[in-house]
Amino acid sequence: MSNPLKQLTEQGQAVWLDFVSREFLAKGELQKLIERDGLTGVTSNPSIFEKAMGHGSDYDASLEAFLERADAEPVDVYEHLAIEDIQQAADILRPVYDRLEGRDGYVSLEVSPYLALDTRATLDEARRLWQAVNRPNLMVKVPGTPEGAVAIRKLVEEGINVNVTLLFDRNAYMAVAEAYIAGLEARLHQGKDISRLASVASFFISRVDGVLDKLIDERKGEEAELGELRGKVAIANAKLAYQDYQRLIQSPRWKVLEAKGAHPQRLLWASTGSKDPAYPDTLYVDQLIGPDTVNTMPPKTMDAFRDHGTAAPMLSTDIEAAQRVVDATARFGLDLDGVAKRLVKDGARQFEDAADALLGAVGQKRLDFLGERLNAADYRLPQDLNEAVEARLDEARREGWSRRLWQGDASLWTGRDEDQWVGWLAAAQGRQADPVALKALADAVRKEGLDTVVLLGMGGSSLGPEVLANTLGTATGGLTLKVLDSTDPAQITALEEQLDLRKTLFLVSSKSGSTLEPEILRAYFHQAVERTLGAGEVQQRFVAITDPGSKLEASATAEGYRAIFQGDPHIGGRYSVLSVFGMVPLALLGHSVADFFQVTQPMVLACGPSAPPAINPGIRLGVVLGEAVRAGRDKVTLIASPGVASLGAWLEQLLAESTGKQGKGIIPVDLEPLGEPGVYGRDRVFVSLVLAGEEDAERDSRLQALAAAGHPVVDIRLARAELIGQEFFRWEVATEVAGAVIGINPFDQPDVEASKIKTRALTDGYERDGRLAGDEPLLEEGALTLFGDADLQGQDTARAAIKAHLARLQPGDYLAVLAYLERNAVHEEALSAMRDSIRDSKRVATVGGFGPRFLHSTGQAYKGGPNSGVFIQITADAQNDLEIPGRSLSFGIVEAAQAKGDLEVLAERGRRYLRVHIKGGDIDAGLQQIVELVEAAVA
Ligand SMILES: O=P(O)(O)OC[C@H]1O[C@](O)(CO)[C@@H](O)[C@@H]1O
Repeated sequence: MSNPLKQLTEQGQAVWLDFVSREFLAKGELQKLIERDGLTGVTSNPSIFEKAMGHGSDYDASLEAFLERADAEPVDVYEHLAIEDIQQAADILRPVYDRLEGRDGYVSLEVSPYLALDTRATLDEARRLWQAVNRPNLMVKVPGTPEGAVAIRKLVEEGINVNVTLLFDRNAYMAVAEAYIAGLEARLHQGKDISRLASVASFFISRVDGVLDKLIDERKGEEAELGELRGKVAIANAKLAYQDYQRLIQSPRWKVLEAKGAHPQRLLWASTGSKDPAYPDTLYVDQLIGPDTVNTMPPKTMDAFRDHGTAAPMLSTDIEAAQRVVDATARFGLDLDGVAKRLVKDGARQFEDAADALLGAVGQKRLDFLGERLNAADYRLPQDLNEAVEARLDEARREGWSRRLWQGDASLWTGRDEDQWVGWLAAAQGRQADPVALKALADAVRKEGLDTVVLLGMGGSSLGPEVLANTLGTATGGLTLKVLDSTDPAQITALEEQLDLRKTLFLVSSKSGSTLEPEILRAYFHQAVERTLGAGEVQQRFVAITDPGSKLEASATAEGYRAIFQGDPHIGGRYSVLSVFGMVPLALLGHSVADFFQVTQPMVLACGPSAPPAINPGIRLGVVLGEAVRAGRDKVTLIASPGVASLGAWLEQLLAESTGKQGKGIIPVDLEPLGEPGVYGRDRVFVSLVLAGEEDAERDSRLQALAAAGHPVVDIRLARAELIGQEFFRWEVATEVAGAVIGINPFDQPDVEASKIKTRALTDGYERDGRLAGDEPLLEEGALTLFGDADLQGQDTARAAIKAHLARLQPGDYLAVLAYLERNAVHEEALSAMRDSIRDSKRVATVGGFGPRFLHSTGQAYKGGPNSGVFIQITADAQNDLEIPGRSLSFGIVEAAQAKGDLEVLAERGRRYLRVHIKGGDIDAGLQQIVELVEAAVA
């Protein structure tokens, strides 16, 4: 006598296996089931693949072979492996399919569970999988949600076999049965063959009892009546669905299709392993046996049924009893419809969870495989922060942050216009800058003998290029890049003196094309070039990078600039480095833009939409930064090895301008020497950036001491300088995510504009009146004049005023020294000296910046972020001022107006400030005096 499984086939029920794995296929187990048990189909789902791929090493060789050919993000790796399995299973089942002429012999592969509520995306994905698997005996599995039903109709019309999954109630079943029939009718209408199409409607069984039994058990006092229903409802429900099916295939509508060779959409019993140990292990097989159905069983249930199942045709028996059971559920207030709805949701959730776990496991294997091709990041976090981070990462996983970030889903942030600002994601894939055009420009200027490029631009338009120049240097045959982002006359002169204008190219770089500094600097250098080379040569020496339609684009076009590169208006300035704003300079430095993108991609893919947050380097970092802010640790302190040190200035802008608003945000701390734990408050996160070969035992032991003292420490390591692009991308993602955690819009800079408006009013006033409106000083002392907020009024010596100012620093505050001076080594040294003495004595974070450079960077956070800044602004009388061609203004006046405008906004925002102005021209001496006063004040 044949075994019970084979007897099912004899009863007209197909036996399918709800399982697949590489090892199982390789060992010939599927073939064995076909031969021994008459098996005619296989189903898979994300949970099944998670069990197969998420553990052990069976897939490693294939995964590595795939990644050797081309790197890919987790979902593509998973899909490749799954498709290999599905194809193999389909090929094993092919003889069955041929023998049964398409009535059976199918293998199911499910569309991404994240799409269950998106018809369009489900359709695209199903079509893609159908083509990729490329086997006639594939069934694409689509959830039977209302959105899925629309897709199912269309897929059937297109000739794609569909396994409808996640059906728990008869209404949903009838909706998808209708979709199948309508799809066939549409196909027939187009004169296409419908005899080779198949579909199954997967009705989930045991899960219904799982929920109802629990509800029943909770109803105290009604055990007697309700107990009768335990373990009965799922089967009764299925039996009634089968009656629906019978009616359907008897209908005249179906008969028309049948006459044209259509196969009915069989009911498939899924979830047939019994979960309650009190029930027989074959319960959900025994009771559901009937012709033209399928039972897909997990291996355990299959083994059990083979061993002791009873193959009697039970499906059409006791229909009245089944109806009574279902009626009773209604009578007792057990809401079957509600349960079904909940189960659809839970089922989709379970598949999403499984897919997350699967993608996490596959993604982790990819990371391991990449080794040093991907920059590493390790985290040493105090326990409370670590717990908050892990909880947030799980929330981010459940809420699909990785996907939503790439979709530019504004609801991840404040729900305003954030969706308009995610062009940087495409740029990071090399889709914004054209490497060929950039190389052509670089080759041409080199041929002409130019050896230097001067970039005129602010903030995001200059900080990225500066990092590229400092980190990668000039390649053989490339140009030297110099950045000018200042209005300080001494700084402009110092640069000009280094230039041989006969060999210099100017890059005017401004997204908006209306930023004051590049505008007046280009006027200045137009004139300078014209003086040296003659009017006819100027245009050939100027290239513009700007967004389409900008004022700069118009004038560069009118003036006949050598080239104009257009940016993407959907990218904000600080996110623009991987677009033309960074890539034109990179090409001029003599580097291959194509190669740069190639080595950057591992990080882009690692942070891709399918990389779950826990293994997504950008999201993890962002969650750490965001949670740290929430825990009061808002000072992100950057400790970089020399080869990557210039990244700090770029990061300052990214972090501060993106997050510092609405009284919240991150205050980046760059260029502070690493101290002992005792000099830090509890407001820090330390980020160490180390380029391989620049390891430093002293730094490591200090960081170790900080970690041991409970400070969060992030260790980022680059194997090569060329991998700097990966950090651009990692930090861009991290900043967005930190913004989501903090609850701000990371794309705007509302408070920068305030300073600009004040400055404009001041320069307009100057052009009108010939002078800048003055302020009442606090006091004058030698070469120094001091100005301050109301609380400092009455201080009568410089020393007392500085002391009183610094005495206001409280734990959690930060001290900012903002100098509107030439940015040179001596001045940098002076700022550092002030910062060091204040940090060490007051145990507060310190930051420094040169104006107007910082205005387009950290300035946003100083004005709009938390009111924890204590500001020292340093200004000086301009020496050897420079006229701005075409304006009745000088650079010195602009710089003074910028300083004044900024101070006015700080005052308006209730910030604590002190301005020290150096008169008379000996800036170095004046600065030294301020350093000494500060040191004395904190001694
Ligand atoms: O490229 P643009 O439009 O000249 O802007 C320069 C910089 O100025 C800012 O807008 C701030 O003023 C930054 O966000 C930006 O990177």
